[in-house]
Amino acid sequence: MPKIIAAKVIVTCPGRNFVTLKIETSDGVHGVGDATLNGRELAVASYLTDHVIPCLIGRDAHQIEDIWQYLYRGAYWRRGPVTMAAIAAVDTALWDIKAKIAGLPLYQLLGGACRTGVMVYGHANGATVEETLENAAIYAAQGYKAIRLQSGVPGLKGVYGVSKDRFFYEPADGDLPTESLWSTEKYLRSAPGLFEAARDALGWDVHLLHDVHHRLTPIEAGRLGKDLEPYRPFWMEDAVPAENQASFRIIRQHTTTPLAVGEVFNSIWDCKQLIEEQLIDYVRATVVHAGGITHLRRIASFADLHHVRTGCHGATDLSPVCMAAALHFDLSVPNFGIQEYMRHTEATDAVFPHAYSFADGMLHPGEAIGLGVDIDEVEAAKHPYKRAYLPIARREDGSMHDW
Ligand SMILES: O=C(O)C(=O)C[C@H](O)[C@H](O)CO
Ligand SMILES: [Mg+2]
Repeated sequence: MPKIIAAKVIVTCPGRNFVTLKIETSDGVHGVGDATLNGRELAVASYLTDHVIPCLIGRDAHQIEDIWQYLYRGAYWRRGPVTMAAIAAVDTALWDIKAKIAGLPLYQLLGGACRTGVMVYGHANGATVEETLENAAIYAAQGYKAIRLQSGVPGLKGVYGVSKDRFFYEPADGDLPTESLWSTEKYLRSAPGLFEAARDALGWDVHLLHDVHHRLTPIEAGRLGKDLEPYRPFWMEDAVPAENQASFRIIRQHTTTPLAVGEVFNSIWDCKQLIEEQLIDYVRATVVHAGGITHLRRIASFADLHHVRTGCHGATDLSPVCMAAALHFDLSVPNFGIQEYMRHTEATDAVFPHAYSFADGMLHPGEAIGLGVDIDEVEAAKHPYKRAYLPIARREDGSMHDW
């Protein structure tokens, strides 16, 4: 059996922080897993180094399910983003090792390809509607079949989703959290106009998506969903904070705009009611934050029974290791919907050489064995950790809001 003989955590910051677990086996094979939790990176690094790695040494690397259960049940303290990102990193690295030993790209071990490629959506954003649509036209010209639209809100500075750079989005921009201003009224007045202008400019052959980023109440979300209906969005994402799953019933009662939710979910228990009651259309849980490939497959199988499709989170704070894992999952899962894709910078790609590639609006994980991604430790060492926080948002009267 391939025994786990060593494991280490590598923290690197090629423009943004990434946490990577590397596991080595007695067969001379190694695997990698992403453990990045934006703004709280070192908590996961410590969880792995101080609490998980000592328990891994000597175990059979092939026993992926047993090791998952051992780390989940064995901790006694269940769930939460830190625990589940750590478990995800172990799980992903073990799948990488298993596939390398089998001599196959990972998707073959997950049942083989269900489709020729993975449809992705890119991010078009801008301070104004015009700027957003100019950027959207560039994505359309590059062959993207789906584009997320986020635009500045007149009267508000620095809203979520509007980047300083045209194509690279990095919200964790401060040594301490930066503060932005929020007004639901101003946002609800401006968002439908973006979609109306987008259909005029881009036509109807491209999917359009939008991320509300947890900033509305259910009834406000119902109103926005209704206002967007004439423009047929592919989805409205994270319309409200989803801790209270039953609140999605209110949104559903008011709109047929498809609903996506779940980038902050860690486990199947975060979306059980949402899926069972068919309150959503897409579940956005992803490999790194939801316990790895093993647990994400469980969520997807459950979702499939209830006509819910996948739409994995794929922002740049998820490393290329997570992106590769997501693509193997996406290619093999029957109820795949769409995959988010924000390109990483050249510096990040140099740290994480990878086999996945983009063509005609689709990504493909490639045919390299395992995940088809690795970490170049020499490159990684050139970029030491730099503390960075996600922003926070306050309403016009100074009270805290969701960012
Ligand atoms: O990509 C998205 O849909 C996001 O909402 C991005 C998140 O804000 C980001 O991953 C937070 O770290
Ligand atoms: Mg989102």
